[in-house]
Amino acid sequence: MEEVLSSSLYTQQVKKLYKVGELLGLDNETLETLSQPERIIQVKIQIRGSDGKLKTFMGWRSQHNSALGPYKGGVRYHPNVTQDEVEALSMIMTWKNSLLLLPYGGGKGGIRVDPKKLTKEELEQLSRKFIQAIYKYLGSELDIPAPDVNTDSQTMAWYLDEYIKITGNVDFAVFTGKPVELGGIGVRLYSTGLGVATIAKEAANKFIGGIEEARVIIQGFGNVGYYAAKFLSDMGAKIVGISDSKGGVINEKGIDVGKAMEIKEKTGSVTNYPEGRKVTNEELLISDCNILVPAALENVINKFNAPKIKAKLIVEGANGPLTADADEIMKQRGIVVVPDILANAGGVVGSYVEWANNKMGQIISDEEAKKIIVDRMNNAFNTLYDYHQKKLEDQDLRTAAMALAVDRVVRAMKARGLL
Ligand SMILES: NC(=O)C1=CN([C@@H]2O[C@H](COP(=O)(O)OP(=O)(O)OC[C@H]3O[C@@H](n4cnc5c(N)ncnc54)[C@H](O)[C@@H]3O)[C@@H](O)[C@H]2O)C=CC1
Ligand SMILES: O=C(O)CCC(=O)C(=O)O
Repeated sequence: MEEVLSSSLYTQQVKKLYKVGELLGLDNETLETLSQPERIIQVKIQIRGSDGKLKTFMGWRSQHNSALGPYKGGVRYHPNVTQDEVEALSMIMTWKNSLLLLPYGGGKGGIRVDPKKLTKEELEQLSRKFIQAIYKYLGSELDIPAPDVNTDSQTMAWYLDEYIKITGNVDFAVFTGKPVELGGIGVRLYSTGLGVATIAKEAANKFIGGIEEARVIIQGFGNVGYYAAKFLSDMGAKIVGISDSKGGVINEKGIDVGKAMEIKEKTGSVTNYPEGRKVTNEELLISDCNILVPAALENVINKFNAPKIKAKLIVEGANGPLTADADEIMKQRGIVVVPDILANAGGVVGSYVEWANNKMGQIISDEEAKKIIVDRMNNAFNTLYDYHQKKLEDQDLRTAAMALAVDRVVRAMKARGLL
């Protein structure tokens, strides 16, 4: 296990990049450039706790690549955030935005903090201080943050208010995932989960005979996991396993997603769901199902548990849930993996709709926004599927998706004279 933990998300991503680079015939100079973020901002954030004591946290914003447009990507609050992780996540954003043909480069931010240990007032202070520290590097044409793990529309509202106070620039498009009263769109809240379900349905049709009655296990019951479960359930799939950081529950007869959320809200965990058997997250991942959706954190499927996975299709709700070794094992075992840069891209597509709406001063209906997201996800899936079939059938879907994405970034860099 130590090997997995020491093999960081960044190392995993660089491995995947070099594999694709070889297929595309990219030289070492290009690959080295693509491995490094263009800018990484590290800040010390200090807040006065409600107990009167000074509390210190480290935060980062990594701006990986801007060849295709302003940096775009979320900010996470988590006790395990590191510079390395944020750099890797910003690289993933570059490929994701490129694959979905969005006018964005890739960025990501994070603060090393356990938000469960802070009061709401402390979280607000922390969020405002983060913006005070990095505002010079943000802008609706420069870098556009959004929610990620443990951040939400309230976090974006604090960010926006602080940004406007400091700069005097009343530009609501600097952040996405905002409350609707502040230029947000209702759909952004669930757009990542909607995208995961949309892609799972397409992939299920192509690879495992359809989504109806497919038995699905979802790790993580936050923004991505909950909405993915809800939409998959609406599509006729049977959710047989769910989990959160405290553990999970398996019920072969099917889990009522709405009831599970009520229980999580009331008791703090889905493990208190009354019907079914309690499992650890490790057991959950290797339990029997047709589709597995890891929607929590990275590197959870690695060379130790990959040989035991029972699903025939894995749809990556989280960023980087499979290590490079796990990818190889899945390929050998004939298990299809739909990569994060496609599967969870509904979030950033939703953000794009919000940003464009703010930029144009328009009001889009939820129905229109939803249609744009679903259509773009379906188009991206079909483009990838055809490209995989025609050009890279002997490779996995991630390699094909990254090949499309990296190629677009390299062509943009060449056109701009950056390579
Ligand atoms: N929020 C968004 O729009 C997007 C999020 N993502 C990715 O999806 C993943 C989840 O993000 P969100 O749902 O936004 O976060 P969240 O903070 O809303 O939920 C995270 C969930 O994972 C659970 N969790 C945490 N540690 C765990 C562990 N060790 N084992 C099992 N479960 C654990 C939490 O209890 C919670 O249910 C992350 O990888 C994130 O980067 C990707 C695209 C967009
Ligand atoms: O909505 C966004 O800008 C980015 C969401 C995100 O962080 C992700 O796709 O991983």
